[in-house]
Amino acid sequence: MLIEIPQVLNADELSRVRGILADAAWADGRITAGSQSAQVKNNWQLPEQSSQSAAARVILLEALNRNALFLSAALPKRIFPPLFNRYEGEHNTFGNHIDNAVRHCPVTGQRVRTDLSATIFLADPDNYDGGELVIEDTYGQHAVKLAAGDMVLYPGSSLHRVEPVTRGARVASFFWLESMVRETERRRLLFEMDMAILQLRNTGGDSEPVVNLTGCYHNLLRMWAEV
Ligand SMILES: O=C(O)CCC(=O)C(=O)O
Ligand SMILES: [Fe+2]
Repeated sequence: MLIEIPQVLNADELSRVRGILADAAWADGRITAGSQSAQVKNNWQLPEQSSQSAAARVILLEALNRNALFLSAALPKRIFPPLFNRYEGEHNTFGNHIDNAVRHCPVTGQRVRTDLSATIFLADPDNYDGGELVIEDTYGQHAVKLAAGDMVLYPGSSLHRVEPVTRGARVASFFWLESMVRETERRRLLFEMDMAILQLRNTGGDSEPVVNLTGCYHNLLRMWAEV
């Protein structure tokens, strides 16, 4: 399931992140690629240990941790510290690949199983051409190009690519996360149930059936969650 989450970053956070990245020294994106994806990866990336990465990451993680839609859709257990990339000029594309299943996090020393992949768009889509994130799932291909501050979340098992940027620069943050609920279908069911309960609560308040349904949500989560 592909989920778009609008305005993960507010205007102030977006401008702070952009300010930090404006002075950054970008490196060849192949620094974090496996041998197979290195053959199709042709972008810029911020070294993960750089002070700019660390400063921008804090802003993103704070925004993610207060976003109810993100928390419900992802049910995060471990979030890999967000990375930053840039597609511009001759380094402007990333061909078809599937992300590595397990990533070692140098900051925490932990391993993260990449149940979900995420991109937070940081550049205004009017300022660049191309750069769609094309994600394949069982229903076909989806081209995603979102407003600055918006995010897309998709299963880590998906084949995906970034189309060549032919004008301007596409800047984004990308990361992976391990979910408390490993199976995509279970996670999707829980998300849909949570959203339906929210709608019922907003329209009719906490009636007895709504309380019971909320109990079912938590009991399913209790059955499936690995914490
Ligand atoms: O730039 C993006 O939106 C995705 C980057 C990506 O797929 C990756 O680094 O593995
Ligand atoms: Fe990827």
